[in-house]
Amino acid sequence: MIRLEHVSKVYKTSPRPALDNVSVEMGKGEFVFLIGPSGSGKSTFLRLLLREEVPSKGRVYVSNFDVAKMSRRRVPRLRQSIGCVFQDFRLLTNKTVAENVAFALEVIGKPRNTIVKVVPEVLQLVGLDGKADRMPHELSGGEQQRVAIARAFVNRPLVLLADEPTGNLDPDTSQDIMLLLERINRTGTTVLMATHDHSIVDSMRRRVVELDQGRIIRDDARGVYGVGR
Ligand SMILES: Nc1ncnc2c1ncn2[C@@H]1O[C@H](COP(=O)(O)OP(=O)(O)OP(=O)(O)O)[C@@H](O)[C@H]1O
Repeated sequence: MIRLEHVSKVYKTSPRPALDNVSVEMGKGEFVFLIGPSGSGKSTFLRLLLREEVPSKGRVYVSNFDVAKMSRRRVPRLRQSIGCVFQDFRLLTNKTVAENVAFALEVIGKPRNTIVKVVPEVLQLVGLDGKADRMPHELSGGEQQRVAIARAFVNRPLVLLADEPTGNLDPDTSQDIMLLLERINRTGTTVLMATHDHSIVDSMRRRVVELDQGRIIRDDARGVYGVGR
């Protein structure tokens, strides 16, 4: 589902490569934690998958997209097959919960009758039925992240990328969000989550890919965050 072959990324303004000859493969339906210290290349890895950056060397594949080589015209299609969740939720503050989720479908031209059917379904899936008409500022952080996950998932993406999704949440709320990401993963969606959250990585015992200075230094099938990190 995700494959990097000998990928290096050198930013113009930075002498050291952000990614240095990275090769890795993540299969359909896998749940993978991407860990590593600040500056190790996690965000660069995610940005390459979305074609927000192109590699300096190597190839990037997501599903059947040859991401680095594809024409600009096809990039929206790639991005439609990838859901994204961020630390800071990134909701539209002037839209209700339901409107935030619906908007993700409107921009890709889904018909109204589909939207009115699937938005309540996905809000129920994330445990927000009854809150459809709330504004984001009327929700807790955990609830706002649920809206963001609903929005990322409503189009049933093949891949869900989560960049530090529990970074602004307390431990109990973080656990709830992880249960939700697990549930989404069980539908067959590949989940790739960049995180610094030791306790979550240690409690989930999923695949752990660790970056350090742009290189993969560990890839464990049922890993932990690691001693002393
Ligand atoms: N747009 C950019 N221009 C120049 N250098 C960049 C750019 N983005 C990242 N870098 C550099 O590339 C390296 C990897 O950064 P990246 O953001 O991928 O790390 P990260 O692991 O996501 O860090 P964090 O955990 O702090 O988010 C760092 O040395 C960083 O300074």
